[in-house]
Amino acid sequence: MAGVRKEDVSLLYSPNKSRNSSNSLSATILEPMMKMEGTTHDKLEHAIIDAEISKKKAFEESLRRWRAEEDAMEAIYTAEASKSLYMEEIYRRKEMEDVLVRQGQELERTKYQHDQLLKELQMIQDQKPALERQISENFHAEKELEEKIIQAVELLIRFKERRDVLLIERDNTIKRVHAHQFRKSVKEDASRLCISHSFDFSFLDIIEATKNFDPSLKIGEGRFGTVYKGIIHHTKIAIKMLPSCGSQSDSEFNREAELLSRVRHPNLVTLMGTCSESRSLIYEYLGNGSLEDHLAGHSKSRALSWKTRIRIAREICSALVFLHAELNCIVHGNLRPDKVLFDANLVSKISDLGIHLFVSQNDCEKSTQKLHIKNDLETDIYLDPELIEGAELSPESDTYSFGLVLLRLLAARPASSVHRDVKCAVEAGNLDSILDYSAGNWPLELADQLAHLGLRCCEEKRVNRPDLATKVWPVIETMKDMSNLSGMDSTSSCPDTTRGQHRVPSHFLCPIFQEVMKDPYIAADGFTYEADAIKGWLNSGHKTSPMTNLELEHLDLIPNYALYYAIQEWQQ
Ligand SMILES: Nc1ncnc2c1ncn2[C@@H]1O[C@H](COP(=O)(O)OP(=O)(O)OP(=O)(O)O)[C@@H](O)[C@H]1O
Repeated sequence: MAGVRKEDVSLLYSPNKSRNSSNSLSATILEPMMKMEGTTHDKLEHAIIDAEISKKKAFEESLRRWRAEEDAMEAIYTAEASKSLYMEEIYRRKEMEDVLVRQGQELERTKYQHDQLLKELQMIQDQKPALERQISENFHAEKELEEKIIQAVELLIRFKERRDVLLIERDNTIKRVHAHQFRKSVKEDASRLCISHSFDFSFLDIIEATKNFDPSLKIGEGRFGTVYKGIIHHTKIAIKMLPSCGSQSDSEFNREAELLSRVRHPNLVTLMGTCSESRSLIYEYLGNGSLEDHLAGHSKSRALSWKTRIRIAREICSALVFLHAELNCIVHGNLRPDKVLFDANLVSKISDLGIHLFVSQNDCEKSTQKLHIKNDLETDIYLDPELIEGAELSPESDTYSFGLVLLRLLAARPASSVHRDVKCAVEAGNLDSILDYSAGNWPLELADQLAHLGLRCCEEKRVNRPDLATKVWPVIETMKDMSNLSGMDSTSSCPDTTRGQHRVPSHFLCPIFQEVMKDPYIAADGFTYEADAIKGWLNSGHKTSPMTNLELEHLDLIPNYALYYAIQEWQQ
């Protein structure tokens, strides 16, 4: 492109510019030529055209050259781009080479590890037979150990069984010792409370006391005789006239009476004396009805509350444990709710103790026929089934009767069905459906305990019945404590010994008249009596205490003002 300027190329491509330049060219070159040489117009034009063509050719040449230069430039650019691509390619290749080197190293490492693993595998394979030998040895050792463990467990079980037997034996021994101690202490406690001699009354005394057997004084008639109430030496008494057809000799009668008069307990009706002439037994009088009267609703007073019932259960149990104490124990043999009588303070006492000692079965049958008294099936329900089958009377016979009494205290059911009904209710888990709610709202835990205790006592077989002293008494004691702790009491039942709305404190009652004292006097024995009662006692020639039967130190009586005012205040 040397010699061709860009302006010239642009002139050729701009028509206006070229026309102007051709105009200037005609003015500057052609006109002087026409003037000077005088050549024709056509020749000039041809020359101009040739010049124009030459110029055009020169221009096209310049254009080609310019284009070639452009192409060269483009080629240079392309070459440079290629170079940069090439450089990038080299860089990438280098990177790839690095990666390849690294992968090669990795491969080397993996190969090395693989070789190592192969070596280890080889070693393990070499050790395999030894390990298999060891496993089999261990397996046998394990078997042996298992057998030894089984033997040891069996030995342990045998030892445990032996230990349990020994524990039971130890417990039984402890219980026997406790029972013995308990019975001894019960006996001692009870004996301390009681006098040990009874009176021997004459037949005249009996006639006088019963106003010659006034029918209005007759309380009732049982299989073993007729019972009258009366007053002897200003003391209310109940006289049981035994069958006159009895086969017992006077000495036998007196011996049995002497024996029974020594049996004293706060929850046994006291045998105060006897009359051998008329074969009668004189008991303390209990005028507050029997447990049967209260349970059957025959009593005028309100129903017994559940708390009172638990106390009664405890009192009866206490008397039975006392009776059964010692080897030649006394068995009641005829315990039923109508044999449990109440004193003025609603303290329960078992009556008719040892009556079978006075009357033989023959005498009884004769008496029953004579008195036209039929054996009541309802009362026989309380009899020990083994006794009915001919076994001897035993303490377990009383346990059976006591169990039924417990069930009667709990459930409003007749004696004939109470055992079956309570058992069904306990098994069905609906004991509350048969509870006697006239006793108030029984705490279910206590009711449940009482039901179970009653049912256990009523087991058919004697061997299955619990021992009263060691098994029953502790449960009843706990129940008593629970009932004392319990804030709940019957809502329907009021205190049992009531006069109007108030309980009569026991020390307000005269021990002789069993009535609230109007004029209390203290005697030399320390007891307070109603003036008339104690004066009558002393005036009739007695020099002994009506309570203890011991000789009084003096016969003076001192008014008990403190008690008098207390009674006055209570009455108001
Ligand atoms: N010490 C007593 N004080 C008050 N009442 C008594 C006393 N002893 C017995 N009775 C009452 O005398 C009645 C006759 O009692 P008894 O024991 O002779 O016969 P039973 O209990 O009816 O039947 P059985 O003796 O034939 O089993 C009964 O109502 C009884 O409550």
